[in-house]
Amino acid sequence: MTAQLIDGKARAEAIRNHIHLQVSERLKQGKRPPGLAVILVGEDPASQVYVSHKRRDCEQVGIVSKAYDLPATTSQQVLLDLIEQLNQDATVDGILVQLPLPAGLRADEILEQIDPTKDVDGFHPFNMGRLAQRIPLLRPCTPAGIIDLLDTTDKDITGMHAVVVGASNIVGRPMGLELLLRGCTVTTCHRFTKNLEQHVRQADLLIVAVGKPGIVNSEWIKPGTIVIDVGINRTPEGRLIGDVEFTGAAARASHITPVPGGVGPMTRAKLLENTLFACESLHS
Ligand SMILES: Nc1nc2c(c(=O)[nH]1)N[C@@H](CN(C=O)c1ccc(C(=O)N[C@@H](CCC(=O)O)C(=O)O)cc1)CN2
Repeated sequence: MTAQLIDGKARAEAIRNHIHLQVSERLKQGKRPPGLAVILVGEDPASQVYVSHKRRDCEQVGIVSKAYDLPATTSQQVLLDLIEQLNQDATVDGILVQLPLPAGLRADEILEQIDPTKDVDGFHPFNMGRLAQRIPLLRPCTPAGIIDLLDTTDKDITGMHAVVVGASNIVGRPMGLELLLRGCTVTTCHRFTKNLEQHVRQADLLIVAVGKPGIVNSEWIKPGTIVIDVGINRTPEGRLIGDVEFTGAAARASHITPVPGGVGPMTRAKLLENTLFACESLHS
């Protein structure tokens, strides 16, 4: 391996320690703790793991986490009413609906019901629109975490050709907007992209967020490219792997994120940062 490893686990821990100090300072001043409501609908095993990690993170840093675990049969209206109740709750700074939602629920309408100042996932059209207009407020956590990780390297990404593979609302689209903000030339590849290899070969910075192991062949990666792997896939043996074949990519890249321990922990750290920001700057 020639690439430098970008250690998301270590950076996320540093962020959590910093947030813990900031929350302790608030409490010393007699202020209330930040509050995060986490809504989980159904019993998707991966979502259950992610939500339990988020709740544990909150506990570690002194954010009060309120759990709303609802059955998969929950109706659209019940969910909308719960969000409205949390919008009105002055002890709640952030509202998070774990995705994906069970079939039959309309995620767009549910996310739009969240008060934009409590939208700590940054998925509300208001927050996505602000990011698109270069005035970000609450930024989607995974792309914000990736920018943070890039800032820990010795590389200046201004002017780089960034190729984002995947155009989801959670990662690919806001990632493109974040990279534009940082002065990259951005190409977004998606399911209708005709020649993925040709685009990947041109990347100075490659971000892969599809959820399909091997979607990018490591031989396509130009020597010296920064590789950020957002994919989290479980092998039949139960091992976690990314979307990019790690050993081959690490032999070519200048910097690379591992899976696990790269982008995933940063998504959670940025959620805590957004919750503290909402509490301190949007609700005091
Ligand atoms: N409401 C949201 N739903 C979803 C989001 C999101 O940001 N908001 N993103 C993903 C899942 N996700 C957060 O919810 C997430 C996934 C993985 C990790 C993580 O820490 N991964 C670890 C490995 C964890 C494991 O052992 O399984 C790692 O990569 O090191 C954090 C957050 C979809 N839904």
